[in-house]
Amino acid sequence: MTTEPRPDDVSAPASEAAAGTSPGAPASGRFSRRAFLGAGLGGLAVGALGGAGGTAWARSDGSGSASAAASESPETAYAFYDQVHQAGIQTPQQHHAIFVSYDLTTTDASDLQVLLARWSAAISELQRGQSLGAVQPSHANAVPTDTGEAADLGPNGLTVTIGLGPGVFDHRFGLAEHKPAKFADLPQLPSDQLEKSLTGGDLSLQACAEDPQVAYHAIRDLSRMAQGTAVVRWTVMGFGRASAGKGQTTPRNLMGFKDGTRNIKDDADFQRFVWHDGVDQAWMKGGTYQVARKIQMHIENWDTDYIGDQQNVFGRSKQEGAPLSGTRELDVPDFARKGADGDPAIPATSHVALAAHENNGGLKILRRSYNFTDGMNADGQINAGLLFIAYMNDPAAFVTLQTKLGRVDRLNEYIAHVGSGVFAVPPAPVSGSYVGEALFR
Ligand SMILES: C=CC1=C(C)c2cc3[nH]c(cc4nc(cc5[nH]c(cc1n2)c(C)c5CCC(=O)O)C(CCC(=O)O)=C4C)c(C)c3C=C
Ligand SMILES: [Fe+2]
Repeated sequence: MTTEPRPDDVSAPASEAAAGTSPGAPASGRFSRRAFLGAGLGGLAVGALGGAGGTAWARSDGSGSASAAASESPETAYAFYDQVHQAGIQTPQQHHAIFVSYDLTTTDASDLQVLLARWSAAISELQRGQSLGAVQPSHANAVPTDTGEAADLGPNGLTVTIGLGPGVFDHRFGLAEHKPAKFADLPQLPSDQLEKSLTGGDLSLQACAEDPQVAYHAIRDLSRMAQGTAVVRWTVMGFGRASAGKGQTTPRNLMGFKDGTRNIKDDADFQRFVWHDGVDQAWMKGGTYQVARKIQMHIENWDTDYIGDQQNVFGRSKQEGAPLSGTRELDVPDFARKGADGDPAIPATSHVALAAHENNGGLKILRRSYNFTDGMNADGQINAGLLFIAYMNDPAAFVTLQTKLGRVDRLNEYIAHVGSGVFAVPPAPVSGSYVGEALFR
């Protein structure tokens, strides 16, 4: 059986995609998304949301095979239901992102089900470029259900990816038997300078889009839906993708280096390192784990470092992005090659020497990171860095790499990991279901 993402059905009318197929009664443990989206919008008729005359669907298959230009069109839309994997992982990386971690304020499993069902229904609409109900209600005294700021913008390749934190499987919801054996809060790792207010969370939303206002609108309206069930714990607004996917040019991080050159790009690597096989927990088949880290950069210090040292920190040249053992960006690093001084051309404590799969028993992770800035801090220093987001089928992959990097990476002089979260990302739901529905059966 293939676990490839299936292409969006470009011929499916929007109204069909919007229609729920299962009964709305919670008795069977299944909730129809029609019922929950309707409930979430104050009983508004859902038919009004999914008119066939809505945004045209651009062809985009989420596999990374769409050309960069095609995936950056404002009309690009990614399907939510009936895909193998949630969008926003293998999807060609968009230019903007907002990452949010939430704490659940309920201890009732059915509240969690309702939230996941309402989020699923809403995300399906948002990814199609639809508003979540009326932007301008017909009654003057009615409160608009959609906040409206993305009404004319188109889908812009929006993807919203839902993750479940380890807390979902604690005593509160009776889901402990569904907890994957490999899933737990990340341990304290070397060099961690984590702030409690930027760490952990029961749920995560990663919204990515080509237009930042589209991503912002999605998070704003999905957070409104969570009122009474979950509250925001920490959030990072990312800009300027700092990783590359298949067919994408390599962007630069805020240290000015090309980032993402040797990222996972091929389907075979996605199968081997990213997608969960469901052997341990069947509900995770086609899912993955998400690790999010807010990494502060000491930019003023970095900006005074001389170029030879900057290049030795990463083990790559700044302009071309070539490994220091070669001349071109795509040259395969030769970690055995010696420089004129007899030392390794790529220093052993450089970032790439420590992180490369050749030096980690073949281990790879998918990086899907963004730059971020929070302006200046109280001392007038630049408050910026990397919203590091990675996907893998075993969180131990991140722990292994970061244990090594945290100990001796030359980059540590210029960065601090201040935020952290790990989340299980279920596969995409089928029509009439919702993300994580299999957990509650
Ligand atoms: C634990 C995993 C990693 C963290 C945390 C991390 C932080 C981090 N990385 C950069 C910049 C670059 N990283 C590059 C390569 C690279 N990084 C990781 C892992 C983590 N990075 C891996 C697995 C790799 C690939 C190594 C290889 O196979 O060669 C690069 C080089 C270009 C590239 O291949 O992407 C840069 C540049 C920053 C700035 C940062 C924290 C702020
Ligand atoms: Fe890195």
